[in-house]
Amino acid sequence: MRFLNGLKQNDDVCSVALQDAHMFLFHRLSPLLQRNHQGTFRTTELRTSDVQSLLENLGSDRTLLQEAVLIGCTEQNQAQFCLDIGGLDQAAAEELCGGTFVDLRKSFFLLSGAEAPLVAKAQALLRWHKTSGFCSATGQPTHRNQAGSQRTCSSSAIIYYPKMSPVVIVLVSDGERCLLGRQATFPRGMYSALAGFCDMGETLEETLSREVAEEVGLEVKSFSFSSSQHWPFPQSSFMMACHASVSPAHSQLCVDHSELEDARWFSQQEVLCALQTPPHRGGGAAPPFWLPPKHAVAHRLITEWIQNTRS
Ligand SMILES: NC(=O)C1=CN([C@@H]2O[C@H](COP(=O)(O)OP(=O)(O)OC[C@H]3O[C@@H](n4cnc5c(N)ncnc54)[C@H](OP(=O)(O)O)[C@@H]3O)[C@@H](O)[C@H]2O)C=CC1
Ligand SMILES: [Mg+2]
Repeated sequence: MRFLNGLKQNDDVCSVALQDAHMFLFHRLSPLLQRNHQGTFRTTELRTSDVQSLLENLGSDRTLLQEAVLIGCTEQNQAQFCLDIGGLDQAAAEELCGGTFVDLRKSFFLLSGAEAPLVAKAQALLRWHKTSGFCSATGQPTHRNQAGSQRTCSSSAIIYYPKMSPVVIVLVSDGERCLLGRQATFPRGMYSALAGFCDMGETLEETLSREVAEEVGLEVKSFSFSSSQHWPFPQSSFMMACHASVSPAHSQLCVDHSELEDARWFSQQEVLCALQTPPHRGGGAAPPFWLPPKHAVAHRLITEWIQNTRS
């Protein structure tokens, strides 16, 4: 942690680290993945020298490397950076690297372990740089530090940091059943926990109670915190995941159809069955009811609920 913080605070130290770093390449915000012999996907392991050769082969000069953004470090304190080469030829880059640039949403669910959150973090930072080139107070250009952890207005010296929107996601239960809903934009058949952005000035518990009341017309009696997650879609959100309970005597739903296409109570048996249904990846008929995949914190809430109600 201290090593990483040192790189963020000292441009010279960060420049040295960039000379021999692990690099994650993106093309227009899609990460470069490779399929291995078992048919599973991994990020493509590149070093700074590989990227330098790639840039030369693609007719770009090495200064593009200065746009790399620090995303972490390995256990051996080797810095990890990401770089978007969206201005260069995608097909030529794929051929030279032996990989494919895959849309983030698809990548997120193809990758396993620690790779999915790292790629999501990288894309979120690259996206933030892409959209933060000017100061919103003065209209003047902003300039990044070497690590890419902040941008400073060239005229007013206002410092900007990468931003996320806080979101509360909540799995409501009446003791026997859990409440799942779907927005019209969700893939067909997918139901998830209720979620909503925090309004300015709200506490976590105020957002939770308001969202449940607004979306399904229920009054939350109690809640407990479960876990949190950075969620890159469609923009960076900080998801705070909670369980909540409502009184079984007051579990009649009044769904706000401007927010949710549908919301329903589901039994343990229905949820268990859906947990065993693999996530639908498009193509063919979608199953009538399925749940968000493992990387989503909603999935964690649902599996925790099953464990808690069965124990
Ligand atoms: N990781 C997971 O397991 C899951 C993640 N999610 C994520 O949770 C997030 C929030 O859920 P959702 O139900 O859509 O939220 P809300 O119920 O708050 O509804 C979204 C609406 O809120 C308004 N809004 C207020 N503040 C913001 C903001 N900062 N950014 C964008 N819109 C804002 C917008 O309305 P208007 O444009 O009318 O102002 C938007 O259409 C989504 O990004 C979704 O991807 C959801 C479920 C599962
Ligand atoms: Mg919502």
